[in-house]
Amino acid sequence: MKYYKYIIYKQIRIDSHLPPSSVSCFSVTSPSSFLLLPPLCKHLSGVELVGSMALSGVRKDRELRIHESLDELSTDLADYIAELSEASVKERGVFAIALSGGSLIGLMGKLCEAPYNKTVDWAKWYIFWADERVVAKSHVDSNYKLAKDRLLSKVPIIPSHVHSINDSVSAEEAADDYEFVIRQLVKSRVISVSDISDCPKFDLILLGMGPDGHVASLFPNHSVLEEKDEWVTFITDSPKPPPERITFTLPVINSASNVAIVATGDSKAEAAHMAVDDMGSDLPPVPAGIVQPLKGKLVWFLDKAAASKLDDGTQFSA
Ligand SMILES: O=C1O[C@H](COP(=O)(O)O)[C@@H](O)[C@H](O)[C@H]1O
Repeated sequence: MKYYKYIIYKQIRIDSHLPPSSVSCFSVTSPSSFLLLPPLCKHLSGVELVGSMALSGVRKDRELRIHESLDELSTDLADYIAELSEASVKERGVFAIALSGGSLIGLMGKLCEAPYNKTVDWAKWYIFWADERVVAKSHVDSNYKLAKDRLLSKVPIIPSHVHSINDSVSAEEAADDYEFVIRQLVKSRVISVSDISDCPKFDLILLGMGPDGHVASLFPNHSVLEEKDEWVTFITDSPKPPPERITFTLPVINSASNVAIVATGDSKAEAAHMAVDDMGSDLPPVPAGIVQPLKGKLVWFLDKAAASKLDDGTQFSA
């Protein structure tokens, strides 16, 4: 059975005694059931439906969140990360999060603002990178530098919890070193271990997506997609500069408890379509389309431009 879930963002007025950030979720088993929402809302005290919506949907085993504006997307992304952080700290005492580079970091900017800067338990965060360019940490291409300048320096994260790569060795050594660091932190349970693979189980891996559908530094038609033995591997021929990079492998990404792919803008629309929609067996999926956590949850954060080529894209639009 196909399963649809519609989440109503900001279109429900909540009585003032409830937190203003309250979001109500309704799950239905077909899009037509969505029509039942207005009468349903009449019977919910303090809730009034104030517009047409269907801004978000779950198809198959992933959730799509499509937003009208980058501002809305950023707020939803910050809420999502803050909620996962809270749940993980409650359950495990820590939050092991892996970042990517690129436009994702700017879209996470709301985390540095109220209320998140005060409410998130930053001291419990352990930061990793799903991919990194093998350049000096002070280099403009460094994913670490980007995150440090735009995010990490603005919130009270404990410096020893920030695990960036060794930038003074070759790409191959940097990948080996990074995997070693992760293995130590799996041993000490800062990072969980998957019960179905021998991989680490990050609480959250945040991925951007390039216009070619690459995620982390897993590029289309590259042999790096086949790597099954290593947790962290390297490439020296990235089609997008700089050429030398380290990256989590697909088994590690797919072992995470939660994975989010964040893509915005027209240039990502074709790749989003290829990754999200069923393209038939004759077309190789783009790397983003191979991201499918084995037991974890995958959420796509898209703006309308990036979602514009999805089959049934209108189904998810306001
Ligand atoms: O090179 C990279 O590109 C992707 C996508 O970046 P974006 O600016 O198009 O969002 C990024 O996710 C990855 O971490 C980075 O190394």
